[in-house]
Amino acid sequence: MRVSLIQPAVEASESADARRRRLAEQVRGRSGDDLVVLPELWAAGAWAYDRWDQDAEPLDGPTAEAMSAAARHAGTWLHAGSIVERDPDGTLYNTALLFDRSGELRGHYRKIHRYGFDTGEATLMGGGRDIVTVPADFGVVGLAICYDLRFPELFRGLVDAGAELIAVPAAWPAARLSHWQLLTRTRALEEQVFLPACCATGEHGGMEQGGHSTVVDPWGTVLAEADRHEQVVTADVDMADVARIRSALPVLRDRVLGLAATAGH
Ligand SMILES: NC(=O)CCC(=O)C(=O)O
Repeated sequence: MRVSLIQPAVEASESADARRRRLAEQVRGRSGDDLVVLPELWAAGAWAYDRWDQDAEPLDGPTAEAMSAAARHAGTWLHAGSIVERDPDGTLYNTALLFDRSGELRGHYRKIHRYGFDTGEATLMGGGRDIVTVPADFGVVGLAICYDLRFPELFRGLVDAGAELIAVPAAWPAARLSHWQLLTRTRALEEQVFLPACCATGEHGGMEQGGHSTVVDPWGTVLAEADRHEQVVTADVDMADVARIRSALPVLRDRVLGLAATAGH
């Protein structure tokens, strides 16, 4: 199957509407792909805290509408990155959306680990509580977002729920590019999953985003990696590699659970 990551520049000079039109057009051109992934909060801007309230939308808002139509047009599964979702009770969430080839929304995931250390996302948004996997026609997709990469227990939970591919939209800062490259490879290797991770590039809200969107295989090998510029990166992946590698190197089988901690003396 073919996976593509669309890595756009997300900058304050472009409105959410204009970016939505631009990315919808790009997705419409991706016929032949089986899965397309977009970055985190690309419409509003992941670091544009001052715009989140005005650009917040319901699950079936303008981003979902445009992305559903684009997925249907291209005939591809589309991980539409994430939106600033406004729940009917008024709470904002950083919510990932996964559409199937017919444009039907098949899963959504509210980011569990909010970035900001008591500022920004951590105070402006609510946190999700649910681990989400979606059966696709090529395998089981697990959902996680950006800062979640630093929390291995979420990824293990996704694997326990059946995930064979974990898609990660992000707006990772350029200043911590080495963490991005290390964590994407580590999560793919330890969970023995394909891990397409799509990051934005460009600068807004005083943050330079790192690009370097990547597709990593269950052996920890980088199959494709972008540089810092706007681009689409594509990788051909064989989903049967997941079972092959899990059987050849059975670390998931060899886990020892329920260990007790003993204090030394
Ligand atoms: N948008 C994010 O989740 C940023 C995460 C980040 O900057 C980091 O983990 O470092």
